[in-house]
Amino acid sequence: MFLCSPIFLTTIATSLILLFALQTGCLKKLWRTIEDWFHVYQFLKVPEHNETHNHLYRKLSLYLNSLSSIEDSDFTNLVTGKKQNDIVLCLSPNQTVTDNFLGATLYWCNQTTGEEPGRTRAFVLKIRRVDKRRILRPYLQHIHAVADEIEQQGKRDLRLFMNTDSFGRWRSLPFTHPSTFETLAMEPDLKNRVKSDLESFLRAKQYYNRLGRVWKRSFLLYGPSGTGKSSFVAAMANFLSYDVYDIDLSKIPSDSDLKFLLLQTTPKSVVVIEDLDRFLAEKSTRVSSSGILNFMDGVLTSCCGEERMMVFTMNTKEHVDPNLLRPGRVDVHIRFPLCDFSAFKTLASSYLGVKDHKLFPQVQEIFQSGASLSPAEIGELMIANRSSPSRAIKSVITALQTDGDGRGGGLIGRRTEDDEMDEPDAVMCGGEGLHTVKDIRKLYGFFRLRVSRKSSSCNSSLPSSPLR
Ligand SMILES: Nc1ncnc2c1ncn2[C@@H]1O[C@H](COP(=O)(O)OP(=O)(O)OP(=O)(O)O)[C@@H](O)[C@H]1O
Ligand SMILES: [Mg+2]
Repeated sequence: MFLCSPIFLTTIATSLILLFALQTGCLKKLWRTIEDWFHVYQFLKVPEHNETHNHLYRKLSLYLNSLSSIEDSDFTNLVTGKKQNDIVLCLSPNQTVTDNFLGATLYWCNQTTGEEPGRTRAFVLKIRRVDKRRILRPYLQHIHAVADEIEQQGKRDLRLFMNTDSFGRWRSLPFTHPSTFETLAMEPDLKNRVKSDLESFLRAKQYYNRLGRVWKRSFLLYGPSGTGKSSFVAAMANFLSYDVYDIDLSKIPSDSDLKFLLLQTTPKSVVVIEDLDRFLAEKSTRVSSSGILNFMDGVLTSCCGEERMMVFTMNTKEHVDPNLLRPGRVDVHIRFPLCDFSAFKTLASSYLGVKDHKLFPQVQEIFQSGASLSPAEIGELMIANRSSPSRAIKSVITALQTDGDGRGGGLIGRRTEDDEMDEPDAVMCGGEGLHTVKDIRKLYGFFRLRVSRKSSSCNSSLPSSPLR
């Protein structure tokens, strides 16, 4: 009789559930669910986007991925870090981690819903109501402090953001471009001036605020193809430890979409528009000139935090309205010339390990006659012949004699009045089996042709960025 009583059956059922929960390691989960029923907890959501990008989300991401409890999780993501051999832990979608603060236990869920491109992300904090009243404010301050510390120590993994579709959303991937000011062949004095300019920018928050100016700095990089403009952007991002936002204007349907994209960029970032001259000349995007001007003036960025670098690259600024590039709109102009002898020596030193060579006087003479090639072209020849420095230098000589005549005559050593900085030097490039500059030009031309074909097929005037 007793065996059939409801009390006995309930007891058995409860015991079985508990046993099952114990066996499957779900007891804690079950307990939490019971607590939830009784509203012991409160849930606080931190969405990735509100109207604009939510900076607290970014900080939380840094903070949560640094928690030691991630290491003890049953399941989490392993991803490459800032350096290529770095492996870091990263929360999986919908994974929950625990944190402890002032005696309270807090649960963070990395909530992910929907599919790309409409996927939404948020961190959801589950906290006991009693703890919330006691610790929430100091806990949030603690998160800010830890995230800032991680950023300052350069532990933050940089990201490259791209607007790859016309949905007005950024897609990102780890930014691991190896270019640094050390690997970039530039005139040493210019390099030092750029570095100190960037360092003083980093310290100038109060100064800009006092002046009532947006804390941003704009650079124009101009010069022929393969002279290191994109590599410079990457070096700048690595130096500042900033993310990179690479804007493809051809993918932006209107001025308001450009605004929206800009509002989503975060502080501590380099915002880049490549080949602006081509875009302005061809007028093949739906963004208007005033949309670009607003962007350059930083009007848009002033409402969502600061600390941004704006970089524009061009092959030439000759046909660009000077008003667009006036001081204040673009702070620093840097010209990237074709190779001269000094840049050649820098490249020979880094690519071939050669500081001096009996063929150097001959090379110098050819450069003095006005011949030149881009640093990318010369670097490529050196890489292809790196097993024999003599052969490499001879191939450069031949290339300068046959392909470089007069190419650099008009550029090298010439400074325009509005240059605020000297011009940088030389470059390099990767690849095997290319022995003449014609081969390289063919390859480079082919690449650019493919890119422009691809672009024109989707109404684009911009090539893809080598940063990618
Ligand atoms: N000054 C330089 N120092 C070192 N490497 C360089 C330099 N300039 C170019 N290179 C090498 O040549 C290749 C092309 O350079 P990069 O893409 O930076 O040129 P670019 O000026 O941006 O060309 P484009 O105008 O076609 O976009 C890169 O792989 C880079 O490594
Ligand atoms: Mg480039």
